[in-house]
Amino acid sequence: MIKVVCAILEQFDRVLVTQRSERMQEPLLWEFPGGKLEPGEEEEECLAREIWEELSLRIQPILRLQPVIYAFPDKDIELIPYICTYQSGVIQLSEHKAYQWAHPQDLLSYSWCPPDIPVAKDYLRTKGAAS
Ligand SMILES: Nc1nc2c([nH]c(=O)n2[C@@H]2O[C@H](COP(=O)(O)OP(=O)(O)OP(=O)(O)O)[C@@H](O)[C@H]2O)c(=O)[nH]1
Repeated sequence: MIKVVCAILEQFDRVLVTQRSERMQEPLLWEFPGGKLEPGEEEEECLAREIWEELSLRIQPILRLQPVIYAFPDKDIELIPYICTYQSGVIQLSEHKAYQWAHPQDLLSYSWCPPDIPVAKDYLRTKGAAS
């Protein structure tokens, strides 16, 4: 099982979503940015590292949501989402093709990596319950 940590980064009532590039696995699908947990690494530490490497942003993980287990044809992943807040930096894409600051009401209309669909739904439920 590959553990992947992803950031649901909130700013100004929007959420950052990123599109995987042609060269990545699951090309051109949308995801919450993040990456694989390295041996000995804490989840929050992994997330901060990945978001810095991929986007040049500093973020603060604030709430862990329900992980999602998904079986791709060639691998099983556990996708572990964290709601995060923005700290500093200007987005520079080093791996992704594109990014958007999505309105929550538009989140379910993206062409997501499959495991991200239940993550997006759980996020919307969590926010609905909080307001
Ligand atoms: N980062 C990220 N990966 C996801 C998400 N959803 C999802 O299915 N994945 C899958 O999880 C795996 C994570 O790989 P990655 O390429 O993003 O991670 P990484 O940067 O650490 O990988 P690498 O160092 O091997 O290139 C990919 O197969 C990716 O398609 C998501 O929301 N965020």
